[in-house]
Amino acid sequence: MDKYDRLIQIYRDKLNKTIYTGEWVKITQDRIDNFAKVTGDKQWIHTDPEKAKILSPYKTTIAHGFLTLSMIPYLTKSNSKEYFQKNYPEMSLRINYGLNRVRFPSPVKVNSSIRAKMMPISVKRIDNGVEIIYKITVEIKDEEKPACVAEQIVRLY
Ligand SMILES: C/C=C/C(=O)SCCNC(=O)CCNC(=O)[C@H](O)C(C)(C)COP(=O)(O)OP(=O)(O)OC[C@H]1O[C@@H](n2cnc3c(N)ncnc32)[C@H](O)[C@@H]1OP(=O)(O)O
Repeated sequence: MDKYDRLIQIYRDKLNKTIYTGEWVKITQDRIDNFAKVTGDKQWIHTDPEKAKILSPYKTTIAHGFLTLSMIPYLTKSNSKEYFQKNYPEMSLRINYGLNRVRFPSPVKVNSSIRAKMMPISVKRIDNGVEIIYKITVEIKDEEKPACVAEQIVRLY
C-alpha cells in the first residue's frame, strides 16, 4: 500500500459525512463592491442600493453568485497550511481541478451571513495521485435554502 492508497483509505471513512462547517461571514456592500471592481461586473442589482430598493425583487442588493463561489476556499479554510497538513497527510501538492454541478438556489442579500459545509462524496485513484470530489453547501443564516451548492474536484499529489 502506498501513500495514495493510505489517503483513499482515510477518505473512504469520511464519505457522505460533513467533515467541516465554517464560521459565519457577513457579506457587506463593501465586499460586493470590491468584487464588482475586480471582475468588472457592476450590475445595479449588486452595486446600487437605492435602485435595488425600488426595482429589485429582493428589495436590496444581492451578492454576485460568483462571489459566493469564489469565497469557498476562504469559507472552508481549505487552502490553509494547517488544513492541508491535517487532511492530506503525506501529500505535497493540491490542485483545484474545477467544479461539476453548481447552483445558486437562494440569493445572498447584503449584510446577510453565510457559511460553508464540506462533504467528500467520492474518492478515487488517478495516475500518480488521488481525486476527491467534495459537495460544498453554502448556507445563509436563518434561511432554509442554501446560497450555493457545488461539487468541487480536488487532485492530490
Ligand atoms: C444579474 C444577476 C446576476 C447574479 O449573479 S444574481 C446572484 C446569484 N444568483 C442568485 O442569487 C439566484 C438565486 N436563486 C433563485 O432565486 C432560484 O434558485 C431560482 C429563481 C433561480 C430558481 O428557483 P426554482 O425554480 O424554485 O428552483 P430551486 O428549487 O431553487 O432549485 C434550483 C436548483 O437548486 C437545487 N437545490 C435547491 N435547493 C437545494 C439544496 N438544499 N441542496 C442541493 N440542491 C438544491 C435544485 O435541485 C435545483 O437544481 P437543478 O437545476 O439541477 O434541478
